[in-house]
Amino acid sequence: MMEIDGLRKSYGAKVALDGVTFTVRDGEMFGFVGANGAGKTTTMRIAMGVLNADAGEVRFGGHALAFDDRRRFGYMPEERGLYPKMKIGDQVAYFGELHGMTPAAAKSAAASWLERLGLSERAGDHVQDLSLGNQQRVQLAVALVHDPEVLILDEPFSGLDPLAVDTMADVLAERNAAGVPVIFSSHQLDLVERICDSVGIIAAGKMVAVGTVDELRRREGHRILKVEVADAAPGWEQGLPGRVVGTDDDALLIETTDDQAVLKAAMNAGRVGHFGWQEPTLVEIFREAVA
Ligand SMILES: Nc1ncnc2c1ncn2[C@@H]1O[C@H](COP(=O)(O)OP(=O)(O)OP(=O)(O)O)[C@@H](O)[C@H]1O
Repeated sequence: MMEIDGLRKSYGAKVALDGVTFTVRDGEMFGFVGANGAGKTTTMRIAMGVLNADAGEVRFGGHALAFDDRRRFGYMPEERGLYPKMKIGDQVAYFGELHGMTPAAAKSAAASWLERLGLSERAGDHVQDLSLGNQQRVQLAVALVHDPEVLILDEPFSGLDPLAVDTMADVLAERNAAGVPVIFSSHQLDLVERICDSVGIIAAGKMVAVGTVDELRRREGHRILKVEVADAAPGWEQGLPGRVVGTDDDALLIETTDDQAVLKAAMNAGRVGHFGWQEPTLVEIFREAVA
């Protein structure tokens, strides 16, 4: 389990983190989202131990993060960190050795990850000769080669084509199923909603929401009903306790807290073809949380 507890960090006068707290359990996929400059990279660098916090603590398995823990973490930094002129097979194996693997074990793990990520035929190519998406796959192989106990990935999905996104998501889910906590940042909220167990939303250095997507949905203040009434006279919705915020095909989207009053009015107006709460998407939850 990774515990991020009360992190504070300033760069000169700029406050980047202002008390960031969240927990990622073993086998949990945690999506870390926030606007540009909200503090995701700073948090992940501190969690990885490559940047010191001004205050607060990161705990791993119940103890304060120690230097040695970093060897058991897999990290994909935002700025990436590959050697452009090194062959990718050698490079992945080299990073395995840096994490304490024997040369033979590192070579074998590198070959198997390159195979898994569809890059085995490119093992002899230099990083600089690969497309950006393939470089990103190599970066993932580097993060995974030493069979890490934690994965911390800064925007691992950015710039990937849909098939590469699926491969990346499958690999992360496999590691998750093996009990590895995975923390990744992303601006692709539909993807985060689809694959994450829980989500943390950060705005201006503060966590403004943390929980499962369902928990965040329940917490959301404005609830929208989708109501379709066949053959209703125009204007039937006037005088309802709530506000019409849009339409969806023939249905009205009504923001309200009194679903029973809306249901009664709808039944009086005609045949109710559809009546139910509209589930907000993560994009809507995000907009609400950072507003
Ligand atoms: N080395 C630095 N020196 C000064 N300010 C910095 C430095 N690194 C980050 N910042 C500032 O700290 C804040 C948080 O930045 P950070 O990179 O953590 O955000 P982010 O959420 O990862 O953004 P993005 O989504 O754009 O990657 C921003 O205002 C940024 O400008």
